[in-house]
Amino acid sequence: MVLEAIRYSPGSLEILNQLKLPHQEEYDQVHSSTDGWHAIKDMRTRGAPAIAIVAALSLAVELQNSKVSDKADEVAAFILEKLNYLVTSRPTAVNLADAARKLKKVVESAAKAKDSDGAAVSQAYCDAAAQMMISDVSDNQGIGKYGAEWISKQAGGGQVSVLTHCNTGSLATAGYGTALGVIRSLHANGSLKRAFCTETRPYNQGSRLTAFELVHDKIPATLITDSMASALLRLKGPSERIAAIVVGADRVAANGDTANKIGTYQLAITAKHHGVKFLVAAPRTTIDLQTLSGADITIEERPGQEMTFIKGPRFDGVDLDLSQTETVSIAAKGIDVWNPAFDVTPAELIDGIITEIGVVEKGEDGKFDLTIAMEAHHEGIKPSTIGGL
Ligand SMILES: CSC[C@H]1O[C@H](OP(=O)(O)O)[C@H](O)[C@@H]1O
Repeated sequence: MVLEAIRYSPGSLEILNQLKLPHQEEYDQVHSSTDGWHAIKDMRTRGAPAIAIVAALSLAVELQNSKVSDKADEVAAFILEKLNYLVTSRPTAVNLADAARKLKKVVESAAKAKDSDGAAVSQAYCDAAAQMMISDVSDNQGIGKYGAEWISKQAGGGQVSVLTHCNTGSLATAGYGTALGVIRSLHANGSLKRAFCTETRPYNQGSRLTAFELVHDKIPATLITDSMASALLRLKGPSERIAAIVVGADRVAANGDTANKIGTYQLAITAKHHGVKFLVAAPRTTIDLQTLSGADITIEERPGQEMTFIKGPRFDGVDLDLSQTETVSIAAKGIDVWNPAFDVTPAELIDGIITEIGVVEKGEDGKFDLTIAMEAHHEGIKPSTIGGL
Protein backbone atom coordinates (compact mmCIF):
# COMPACT_ATOMS: atom_id res chain seq x y z
CA MET A 1 0.00 0.00 0.00
CA VAL A 2 1.46 3.34 -1.05
CA LEU A 3 1.90 5.94 1.68
CA GLU A 4 -0.32 8.98 0.99
CA ALA A 5 0.29 12.19 2.90
CA ILE A 6 -2.36 13.94 0.79
CA ARG A 7 -5.67 12.56 -0.51
CA TYR A 8 -7.46 14.80 -2.99
CA SER A 9 -10.48 14.56 -5.23
CA PRO A 10 -12.58 17.49 -6.43
CA GLY A 11 -14.37 18.86 -3.37
CA SER A 12 -12.45 16.70 -0.88
CA LEU A 13 -9.00 17.07 0.70
CA GLU A 14 -7.58 14.93 3.50
CA ILE A 15 -4.11 15.13 5.05
CA LEU A 16 -2.35 12.46 7.06
CA ASN A 17 -1.86 14.07 10.49
CA GLN A 18 1.92 13.76 10.86
CA LEU A 19 1.87 14.72 14.51
CA LYS A 20 0.21 11.34 15.17
CA LEU A 21 2.70 9.24 13.16
CA PRO A 22 4.21 6.70 13.36
CA HIS A 23 1.81 5.06 15.76
CA GLN A 24 -1.50 6.42 14.51
CA GLU A 25 -2.52 6.96 10.89
CA GLU A 26 -5.30 9.56 11.11
CA TYR A 27 -6.50 11.73 8.23
CA ASP A 28 -7.76 15.24 8.91
CA GLN A 29 -10.33 16.80 6.60
CA VAL A 30 -9.34 20.14 5.05
CA HIS A 31 -12.36 22.20 3.97
CA SER A 32 -10.87 25.63 3.32
CA SER A 33 -7.76 27.76 2.96
CA THR A 34 -8.07 28.55 6.66
CA ASP A 35 -7.96 24.83 7.48
CA GLY A 36 -4.99 24.52 5.14
CA TRP A 37 -3.14 27.41 6.77
CA HIS A 38 -3.54 25.90 10.24
CA ALA A 39 -2.59 22.40 9.12
CA ILE A 40 0.66 23.80 7.73
CA LYS A 41 1.36 26.07 10.71
CA ASP A 42 0.72 23.22 13.19
CA MET A 43 2.92 20.94 11.07
CA ARG A 44 0.17 18.33 10.80
CA THR A 45 1.33 18.48 7.20
CA ARG A 46 4.93 19.46 6.42
CA GLY A 47 7.67 19.16 3.87
CA ALA A 48 8.40 21.88 1.34
CA PRO A 49 6.54 20.36 -1.64
CA ALA A 50 3.65 19.03 0.46
CA ILE A 51 3.15 22.44 2.07
CA ALA A 52 2.68 24.03 -1.36
CA ILE A 53 0.33 21.31 -2.59
CA VAL A 54 -1.86 21.27 0.54
CA ALA A 55 -2.11 25.05 0.52
CA ALA A 56 -3.12 25.11 -3.16
CA LEU A 57 -5.65 22.30 -2.79
CA SER A 58 -7.14 23.71 0.42
CA LEU A 59 -8.25 26.74 -1.62
CA ALA A 60 -9.43 24.47 -4.45
CA VAL A 61 -11.83 22.56 -2.17
CA GLU A 62 -13.01 25.85 -0.66
CA LEU A 63 -13.91 27.05 -4.16
CA GLN A 64 -15.46 23.73 -5.15
CA ASN A 65 -17.68 23.69 -2.07
CA SER A 66 -18.88 27.28 -2.28
CA LYS A 67 -21.08 29.29 -4.66
CA VAL A 68 -18.54 31.44 -6.48
CA SER A 69 -19.46 34.78 -8.01
CA ASP A 70 -20.26 34.69 -11.71
CA LYS A 71 -17.92 37.67 -12.19
CA ALA A 72 -14.41 36.62 -13.29
CA ASP A 73 -12.64 39.55 -11.63
CA GLU A 74 -14.37 38.96 -8.27
CA VAL A 75 -13.33 35.29 -8.18
CA ALA A 76 -9.81 36.22 -9.27
CA ALA A 77 -9.57 38.81 -6.48
CA PHE A 78 -10.82 36.27 -3.93
CA ILE A 79 -8.25 33.68 -5.02
CA LEU A 80 -5.36 36.17 -4.98
CA GLU A 81 -6.34 37.28 -1.46
CA LYS A 82 -6.43 33.69 -0.20
CA LEU A 83 -3.08 32.83 -1.80
CA ASN A 84 -1.51 35.84 -0.09
CA TYR A 85 -2.90 34.52 3.20
CA LEU A 86 -1.70 30.95 2.64
CA VAL A 87 1.92 31.96 1.98
CA THR A 88 2.10 33.44 5.50
CA SER A 89 1.79 29.99 7.10
CA ARG A 90 5.55 29.12 6.98
CA PRO A 91 8.27 31.39 5.53
CA THR A 92 11.35 29.32 4.72
CA ALA A 93 10.26 26.80 2.09
CA VAL A 94 9.99 28.56 -1.27
CA ASN A 95 7.66 25.97 -2.81
CA LEU A 96 4.56 27.58 -1.33
CA ALA A 97 5.45 31.06 -2.59
CA ASP A 98 6.47 29.58 -5.95
CA ALA A 99 3.14 27.76 -6.25
CA ALA A 100 1.21 30.89 -5.30
CA ARG A 101 3.08 32.91 -7.92
CA LYS A 102 2.31 30.36 -10.65
CA LEU A 103 -1.33 29.99 -9.60
CA LYS A 104 -1.78 33.77 -9.61
CA LYS A 105 -0.59 33.82 -13.24
CA VAL A 106 -3.12 31.10 -14.13
CA VAL A 107 -5.94 33.03 -12.46
CA GLU A 108 -5.03 36.38 -14.01
CA SER A 109 -4.84 34.77 -17.44
CA ALA A 110 -8.19 33.01 -17.00
CA ALA A 111 -9.84 36.23 -15.81
CA LYS A 112 -8.61 38.09 -18.92
CA ALA A 113 -9.82 35.40 -21.33
CA LYS A 114 -12.65 36.38 -23.69
CA ASP A 115 -16.14 35.66 -22.24
CA SER A 116 -14.56 34.41 -19.01
CA ASP A 117 -16.71 34.17 -15.88
CA GLY A 118 -16.30 33.23 -12.23
CA ALA A 119 -16.77 29.53 -12.80
CA ALA A 120 -14.11 29.48 -15.53
CA VAL A 121 -11.58 31.26 -13.31
CA SER A 122 -12.34 28.91 -10.42
CA GLN A 123 -12.00 25.85 -12.66
CA ALA A 124 -8.70 27.08 -14.12
CA TYR A 125 -7.33 27.48 -10.58
CA CYS A 126 -8.52 24.05 -9.42
CA ASP A 127 -7.10 22.31 -12.49
CA ALA A 128 -3.70 23.98 -12.00
CA ALA A 129 -3.64 23.13 -8.30
CA ALA A 130 -4.48 19.48 -9.00
CA GLN A 131 -1.75 19.33 -11.67
CA MET A 132 0.86 20.40 -9.10
CA MET A 133 0.22 17.20 -7.15
CA ILE A 134 0.68 15.06 -10.27
CA SER A 135 3.81 16.92 -11.40
CA ASP A 136 5.43 16.60 -7.97
CA VAL A 137 5.38 12.80 -8.05
CA SER A 138 6.95 12.67 -11.52
CA ASP A 139 9.54 15.26 -10.44
CA ASN A 140 10.46 13.07 -7.47
CA GLN A 141 10.83 9.98 -9.62
CA GLY A 142 13.24 11.96 -11.83
CA ILE A 143 15.19 13.07 -8.76
CA GLY A 144 15.37 9.46 -7.60
CA LYS A 145 16.60 8.24 -10.97
CA TYR A 146 19.30 10.86 -11.50
CA GLY A 147 20.40 10.86 -7.88
CA ALA A 148 20.79 7.10 -7.74
CA GLU A 149 22.70 7.04 -11.04
CA TRP A 150 25.05 9.80 -9.86
CA ILE A 151 25.82 8.15 -6.52
CA SER A 152 26.37 4.72 -8.07
CA LYS A 153 28.64 6.22 -10.73
CA GLN A 154 30.67 8.16 -8.15
CA ALA A 155 31.02 5.05 -5.97
CA GLY A 156 32.24 2.95 -8.89
CA GLY A 157 29.21 0.67 -8.81
CA GLY A 158 28.28 -2.03 -6.32
CA GLN A 159 26.12 -1.50 -3.28
CA VAL A 160 26.39 1.75 -1.33
CA SER A 161 24.94 3.15 1.87
CA VAL A 162 23.67 6.67 2.31
CA LEU A 163 22.78 8.85 5.26
CA THR A 164 19.76 11.13 5.16
CA HIS A 165 18.30 13.75 7.47
CA CYS A 166 14.76 14.79 8.36
CA ASN A 167 11.92 13.44 6.21
CA THR A 168 11.87 13.95 2.49
CA GLY A 169 9.70 11.03 1.42
CA SER A 170 6.08 10.43 0.56
CA LEU A 171 5.17 12.23 3.78
CA ALA A 172 6.90 15.44 2.69
CA THR A 173 5.72 15.46 -0.91
CA ALA A 174 2.89 14.21 -3.12
CA GLY A 175 4.69 10.87 -3.27
CA TYR A 176 8.00 8.99 -3.67
CA GLY A 177 10.07 11.79 -2.14
CA THR A 178 13.20 13.73 -2.91
CA ALA A 179 16.24 12.55 -0.91
CA LEU A 180 14.22 9.55 0.19
CA GLY A 181 13.28 9.13 -3.46
CA VAL A 182 16.98 8.71 -4.22
CA ILE A 183 17.13 6.02 -1.52
CA ARG A 184 14.03 4.33 -3.00
CA SER A 185 15.64 4.36 -6.46
CA LEU A 186 18.96 2.98 -5.16
CA HIS A 187 16.99 0.22 -3.43
CA ALA A 188 14.94 -0.51 -6.55
CA ASN A 189 18.18 -0.71 -8.56
CA GLY A 190 19.62 -3.25 -6.09
CA SER A 191 22.36 -0.72 -5.31
CA LEU A 192 21.48 0.11 -1.71
CA LYS A 193 23.37 -1.60 1.09
CA ARG A 194 21.73 0.39 3.87
CA ALA A 195 20.02 3.72 4.55
CA PHE A 196 20.97 5.54 7.71
CA CYS A 197 18.56 8.18 8.99
CA THR A 198 18.96 10.70 11.75
CA GLU A 199 16.19 11.16 14.30
CA THR A 200 16.16 14.90 13.48
CA ARG A 201 15.42 16.61 16.74
CA PRO A 202 13.24 18.30 17.89
CA TYR A 203 10.25 17.40 15.66
CA ASN A 204 11.80 13.94 15.03
CA GLN A 205 10.92 13.75 11.35
CA GLY A 206 13.60 11.05 11.03
CA SER A 207 12.66 8.70 13.86
CA ARG A 208 8.91 9.20 13.41
CA LEU A 209 8.47 9.68 9.66
CA THR A 210 11.52 8.54 7.66
CA ALA A 211 11.94 5.41 9.77
CA PHE A 212 8.20 4.77 9.27
CA GLU A 213 8.59 5.04 5.48
CA LEU A 214 11.74 2.88 5.36
CA VAL A 215 10.15 0.14 7.48
CA HIS A 216 6.96 0.37 5.39
CA ASP A 217 8.99 -0.12 2.19
CA LYS A 218 11.13 -2.86 3.75
CA ILE A 219 14.33 -0.93 2.96
CA PRO A 220 17.34 -1.93 5.12
CA ALA A 221 17.77 1.03 7.43
CA THR A 222 19.32 2.13 10.70
CA LEU A 223 18.23 5.04 12.89
CA ILE A 224 20.89 7.18 14.61
CA THR A 225 20.70 10.25 16.75
CA ASP A 226 21.76 13.54 15.16
CA SER A 227 24.88 13.58 17.33
CA MET A 228 26.07 10.19 16.01
CA ALA A 229 26.55 11.28 12.37
CA SER A 230 30.29 12.04 12.55
CA ALA A 231 31.06 8.87 14.51
CA LEU A 232 29.04 6.87 11.98
CA LEU A 233 31.10 8.21 9.06
CA ARG A 234 34.37 7.67 10.90
CA LEU A 235 33.67 4.25 12.40
CA LYS A 236 31.31 2.66 9.89
CA GLY A 237 31.70 4.73 6.75
CA PRO A 238 34.17 2.43 4.97
CA SER A 239 32.66 -0.90 6.07
CA GLU A 240 29.12 0.24 5.25
CA ARG A 241 30.33 1.92 2.05
CA ILE A 242 28.62 5.20 3.00
CA ALA A 243 29.01 7.03 -0.30
CA ALA A 244 26.91 10.12 0.33
CA ILE A 245 24.78 12.16 2.63
CA VAL A 246 21.61 13.07 0.73
CA VAL A 247 19.24 15.68 2.11
CA GLY A 248 16.20 17.60 0.92
CA ALA A 249 15.81 21.35 0.69
CA ASP A 250 13.36 24.04 1.60
CA ARG A 251 14.97 26.74 -0.50
CA VAL A 252 18.00 26.63 -2.82
CA ALA A 253 19.35 30.15 -3.41
CA ALA A 254 20.69 31.26 -6.79
CA ASN A 255 24.29 30.51 -5.74
CA GLY A 256 23.40 27.03 -4.44
CA ASP A 257 23.34 27.91 -0.73
CA THR A 258 20.59 25.67 0.66
CA ALA A 259 18.16 26.06 3.54
CA ASN A 260 17.10 22.75 4.99
CA LYS A 261 16.16 21.18 8.30
CA ILE A 262 18.28 22.28 11.25
CA GLY A 263 21.28 19.97 11.52
CA THR A 264 21.91 19.83 7.77
CA TYR A 265 24.83 22.28 7.89
CA GLN A 266 26.76 20.21 10.41
CA LEU A 267 26.17 17.10 8.29
CA ALA A 268 27.75 18.91 5.34
CA ILE A 269 30.76 19.81 7.47
CA THR A 270 31.29 16.23 8.61
CA ALA A 271 30.78 14.92 5.08
CA LYS A 272 33.55 17.22 3.85
CA HIS A 273 35.82 16.15 6.73
CA HIS A 274 35.26 12.44 5.98
CA GLY A 275 35.46 12.69 2.17
CA VAL A 276 31.81 11.70 1.71
CA LYS A 277 29.73 13.32 -1.04
CA PHE A 278 27.07 15.79 0.16
CA LEU A 279 24.02 16.05 -2.09
CA VAL A 280 20.89 18.16 -2.02
CA ALA A 281 17.83 16.59 -3.64
CA ALA A 282 15.17 19.09 -4.67
CA PRO A 283 12.68 19.67 -7.47
CA ARG A 284 13.17 22.92 -9.36
CA THR A 285 10.12 24.29 -7.53
CA THR A 286 12.54 24.58 -4.58
CA ILE A 287 15.16 26.58 -6.48
CA ASP A 288 14.73 30.33 -5.97
CA LEU A 289 16.82 32.43 -8.35
CA GLN A 290 15.36 35.57 -6.78
CA THR A 291 17.13 34.78 -3.51
CA LEU A 292 20.77 35.45 -4.30
CA SER A 293 22.38 33.63 -1.37
CA GLY A 294 21.66 31.85 1.87
CA ALA A 295 22.07 35.11 3.78
CA ASP A 296 18.79 36.24 2.24
CA ILE A 297 16.73 33.23 3.39
CA THR A 298 14.31 33.77 6.29
CA ILE A 299 14.77 31.02 8.86
CA GLU A 300 11.58 30.06 10.69
CA GLU A 301 11.88 29.77 14.46
CA ARG A 302 9.48 27.38 16.15
CA PRO A 303 8.05 27.57 19.72
CA GLY A 304 10.49 26.52 22.45
CA GLN A 305 8.09 23.93 23.86
CA GLU A 306 8.45 21.93 20.65
CA MET A 307 11.99 21.21 21.94
CA THR A 308 11.44 21.07 25.70
CA PHE A 309 8.43 18.74 25.62
CA ILE A 310 7.91 15.49 23.73
CA LYS A 311 4.61 13.79 22.91
CA GLY A 312 3.84 10.17 22.32
CA PRO A 313 1.60 7.24 23.17
CA ARG A 314 1.80 5.97 26.75
CA PHE A 315 4.16 2.98 27.24
CA ASP A 316 3.10 0.67 30.03
CA GLY A 317 6.43 -1.13 30.17
CA VAL A 318 5.25 -3.82 27.80
CA ASP A 319 3.24 -2.19 25.03
CA LEU A 320 2.02 1.14 23.70
CA ASP A 321 -1.38 2.39 24.83
CA LEU A 322 -2.46 4.33 21.74
CA SER A 323 -5.53 5.63 23.53
CA GLN A 324 -3.31 7.67 25.85
CA THR A 325 -1.07 10.42 24.45
CA GLU A 326 1.35 11.75 27.00
CA THR A 327 3.35 14.96 26.91
CA VAL A 328 6.49 14.92 29.01
CA SER A 329 9.03 17.59 29.81
CA ILE A 330 12.62 16.81 28.80
CA ALA A 331 14.31 20.08 29.77
CA ALA A 332 14.92 22.11 32.89
CA LYS A 333 12.04 24.49 33.56
CA GLY A 334 13.02 28.09 32.97
CA ILE A 335 15.86 27.44 30.50
CA ASP A 336 15.95 29.73 27.48
CA VAL A 337 15.54 27.96 24.13
CA TRP A 338 16.68 28.69 20.58
CA ASN A 339 14.67 26.60 18.12
CA PRO A 340 15.38 27.47 14.46
CA ALA A 341 13.61 24.99 12.17
CA PHE A 342 16.25 25.30 9.45
CA ASP A 343 19.86 26.19 8.78
CA VAL A 344 21.74 27.16 5.63
CA THR A 345 24.45 25.01 4.05
CA PRO A 346 26.85 27.06 1.93
CA ALA A 347 27.26 25.95 -1.69
CA GLU A 348 30.97 25.29 -1.09
CA LEU A 349 30.00 22.24 1.03
CA ILE A 350 27.53 20.86 -1.55
CA ASP A 351 28.79 18.44 -4.22
CA GLY A 352 25.64 18.32 -6.31
CA ILE A 353 22.03 19.44 -6.50
CA ILE A 354 19.83 16.62 -7.72
CA THR A 355 16.87 17.90 -9.74
CA GLU A 356 14.23 16.07 -11.74
CA ILE A 357 16.16 16.69 -14.98
CA GLY A 358 19.65 15.88 -13.75
CA VAL A 359 22.34 16.59 -11.17
CA VAL A 360 23.69 20.13 -11.23
CA GLU A 361 27.40 20.21 -10.38
CA LYS A 362 29.69 23.20 -9.95
CA GLY A 363 31.48 24.61 -12.95
CA GLU A 364 35.24 25.09 -13.28
CA ASP A 365 34.83 28.29 -11.28
CA GLY A 366 33.67 26.18 -8.35
CA LYS A 367 30.22 27.75 -8.47
CA PHE A 368 26.75 26.45 -9.29
CA ASP A 369 24.95 27.87 -12.30
CA LEU A 370 21.31 27.03 -11.64
CA THR A 371 19.94 29.05 -14.52
CA ILE A 372 20.51 26.13 -16.93
CA ALA A 373 18.31 23.89 -14.79
CA MET A 374 15.64 26.55 -14.51
CA GLU A 375 15.72 27.42 -18.22
CA ALA A 376 15.27 23.72 -18.98
CA HIS A 377 12.10 23.96 -16.92
CA HIS A 378 10.80 26.36 -19.57
CA GLU A 379 12.70 25.39 -22.72
CA GLY A 380 13.01 21.61 -22.33
CA ILE A 381 16.83 21.59 -22.49
CA LYS A 382 17.85 17.94 -22.25
CA PRO A 383 19.44 16.82 -18.97
CA SER A 384 22.67 16.04 -20.79
CA THR A 385 23.51 19.75 -20.77
CA ILE A 386 23.81 19.52 -16.97
CA GLY A 387 26.91 18.12 -15.32
CA GLY A 388 26.95 14.77 -13.61
CA LEU A 389 25.19 12.77 -16.32
C1 LIG B 1 11.05 17.31 0.53
S1 LIG B 1 10.76 18.05 2.08
C2 LIG B 1 11.96 19.27 2.17
C3 LIG B 1 12.28 19.70 3.59
O1 LIG B 1 11.11 20.07 4.37
C4 LIG B 1 11.34 19.64 5.73
O2 LIG B 1 11.04 20.64 6.67
P1 LIG B 1 9.73 20.51 7.63
O3 LIG B 1 9.65 19.08 8.10
O4 LIG B 1 9.98 21.51 8.74
O5 LIG B 1 8.57 20.91 6.74
C5 LIG B 1 12.81 19.33 5.79
O6 LIG B 1 13.60 20.50 5.88
C6 LIG B 1 12.97 18.66 4.42
O7 LIG B 1 14.29 18.42 4.08
